[in-house]
Amino acid sequence: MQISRYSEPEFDPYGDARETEPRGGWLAPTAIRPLDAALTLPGSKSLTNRELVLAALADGPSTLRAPLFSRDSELMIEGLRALGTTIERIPGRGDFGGDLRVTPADELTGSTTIDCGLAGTVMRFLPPVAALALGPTTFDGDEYARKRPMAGVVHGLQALGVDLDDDGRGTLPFTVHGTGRVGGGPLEIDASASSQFVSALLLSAARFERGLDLRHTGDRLPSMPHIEMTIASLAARGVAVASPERGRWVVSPGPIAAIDVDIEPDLSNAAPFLVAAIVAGGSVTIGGWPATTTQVGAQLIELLPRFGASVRRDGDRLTVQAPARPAGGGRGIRGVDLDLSEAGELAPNLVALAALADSPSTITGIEHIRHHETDRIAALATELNGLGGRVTELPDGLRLEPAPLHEGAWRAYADHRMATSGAIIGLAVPGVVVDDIGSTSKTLPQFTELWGKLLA
Ligand SMILES: O=C(O)C1=C[C@@H](OP(=O)(O)O)[C@@H](O)[C@H](O)C1
Ligand SMILES: C=C(OP(=O)(O)O)C(=O)O
Repeated sequence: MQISRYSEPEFDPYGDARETEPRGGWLAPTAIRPLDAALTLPGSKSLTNRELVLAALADGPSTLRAPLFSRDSELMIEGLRALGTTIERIPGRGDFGGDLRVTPADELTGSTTIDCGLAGTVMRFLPPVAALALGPTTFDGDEYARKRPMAGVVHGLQALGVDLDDDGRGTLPFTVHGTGRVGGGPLEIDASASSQFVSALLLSAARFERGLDLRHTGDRLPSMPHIEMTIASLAARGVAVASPERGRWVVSPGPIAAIDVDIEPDLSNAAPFLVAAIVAGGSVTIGGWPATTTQVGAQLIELLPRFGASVRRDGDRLTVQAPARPAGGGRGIRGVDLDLSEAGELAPNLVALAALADSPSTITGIEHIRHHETDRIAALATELNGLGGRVTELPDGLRLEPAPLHEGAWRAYADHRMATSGAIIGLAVPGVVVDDIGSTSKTLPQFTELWGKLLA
């Protein structure tokens, strides 16, 4: 399977958006004047897909207000439906497709297959749910999804006594032979490849007979804010997660409350738009910015000033203003020395920004992003160097020296954040052609439309 499109407003991840992909790729528009744009963005992928899972496991119906409608959320919806959950799209106040009403099944049922696409949240969060369903559930996804690490979930469930048949590979495809119950109890996993292993087990843990006492055994744990987001989403539904020490989480068995939730806009998807202001000059405002949030995208408020930008909050509006252009030439973008271990999701867009800086940058702490939608460290180095960049791969990051970039092809590797990074470079460098801009439908099907508004 290799399908990376989601056609809005159709509710079908296999839509025919491929035909709308410009032949030969998408010519990234170059900014010809400073920006002055205000945008609002669709819902957060991470929040939408957590709330869908929790709503399906809850003790009554829940409404998700203004959720994300994209390939990743559609795959999650279809997966939960396959297990017996009723999910209806209903009118809502959001601008991006309405709300979702989720009614849990009386009893989750397997005897089905689930397509995970390339969605980490689907391939990691749903196997524990399938273990709670009666009957076998086979999981598979895009070709590259079979390369993404799954060991924490696969071996974790097996250690809990779940019959999971993975032919010993520990990756997709595999079958969970659900019996309708999971014993739970103490469990050790190594989550150094992905925080999603921890989130996956915590999301279902309250439904395990003995709950879960989960311990991470690896020497590092990436994307900690995403684990905090899981804990906060559970807390809002009455499930307490105790953390008696770093790298250990304890969940008691009990009900998951049905609640109605507002899904915040996706702050990680705000990154390319905010970065655009710094590259093109001028300012970009994102509306609906939450006052408090567990999203890692909130770190942009501290990260972007490191590059020389200024950031202003005015109620729920967040504005990024470009640095002044130096009289002697250059963009005024400062190189950075950043550890992005908490915010690996933001790395591709920030690396693109660093590639346009006037001084060198080192971005580290992101070995785990080699296991995202593609090996993002290798992909960024290859694509930037293909345009004349001076980028060196490090085991856990990238070193970038300033270099004039030239026109050329930019491969997205079916990775939405590689595609948006190509768009960022194209703002400054005429003639950058992104081969698969449709990959942005993974989390933001409206990307090209919003990018057009940004530059209008
Ligand atoms: O739980 C989540 O919603 C996510 C966790 C992170 O995964 P990793 O820990 O694998 O980086 C993040 O990068 C991903 O985009 C979304
Ligand atoms: C790593 C990402 O996605 P996934 O949820 O598929 O892991 C991402 O969106 O940057």
